[in-house]
Amino acid sequence: SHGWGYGPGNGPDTWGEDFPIANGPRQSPINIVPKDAKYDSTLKPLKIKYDPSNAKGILNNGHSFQVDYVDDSDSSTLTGGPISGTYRLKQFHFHWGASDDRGSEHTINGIKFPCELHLVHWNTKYPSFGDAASQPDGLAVVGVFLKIGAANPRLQKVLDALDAINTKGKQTTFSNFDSKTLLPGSLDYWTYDGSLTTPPLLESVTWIVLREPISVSPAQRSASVFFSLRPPSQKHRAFKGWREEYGAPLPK
Ligand SMILES: COc1cccc(N2C=Cc3cc(S(N)(=O)=O)sc3S2(=O)=O)c1
Ligand SMILES: [Zn+2]
Repeated sequence: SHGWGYGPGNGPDTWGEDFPIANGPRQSPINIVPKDAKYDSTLKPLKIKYDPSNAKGILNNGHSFQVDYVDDSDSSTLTGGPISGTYRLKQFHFHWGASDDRGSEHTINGIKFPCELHLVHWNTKYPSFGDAASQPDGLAVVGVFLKIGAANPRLQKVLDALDAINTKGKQTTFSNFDSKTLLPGSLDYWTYDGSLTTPPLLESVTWIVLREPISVSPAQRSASVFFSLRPPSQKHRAFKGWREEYGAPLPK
């Protein structure tokens, strides 16, 4: 059967067929309405410590590109904020749209951003990421909105690596990258208990969505979209999901 994606035949409205949890009680993404958010004085500041040497590789998983981290020690961790205990950085990835007016998964007052960065962490009270991913307090994902503005030099290193992973399943080494440089100046956040935003949609995520966006230039945004629309090479069926996702015709 064709896999899930974002097209008319396999998009979010159809995911419930293969993943019934899609109709569960704590599904993400959600629309954030800042004026309805409740201030919680018991929440602590976020504490983020990332070791650039833990960056391992960059992978094209067919729905996004993700930078994977070595997570066999507590050298890249998230603590504080709404969570208790220590969560280790596993990977970060992006959600892009085909145009500047859409792409993010969470919205603020109904507004979509052109892109959203997700930094995925898992609770070290469980033996592994795979175990944590199925626990209600297993994962913590920091979401960062990207808005169109000045070029973001810290992002450029990630975008420059895309040419090397231009078909689904390709990966290449990606080392010595400080993902902390992708974060905005303020770590003010909204938080809620939710889920993975794509299949398997597991309801194991404590969402921590930063209020301050980071910037990306129009050229940088389209570089990533172009990456997603590149015609598949002969041997690979690439970007089926992406082509459908963006709905844009493939370049001639
Ligand atoms: C055993 O569970 C597993 C095993 C391997 C990968 C995954 N994942 C799938 C989707 C997914 C979606 C995420 S998002 N957009 O909410 O940040 S994070 C994430 S994942 O955890 O990498 C889950
Ligand atoms: Zn994501």
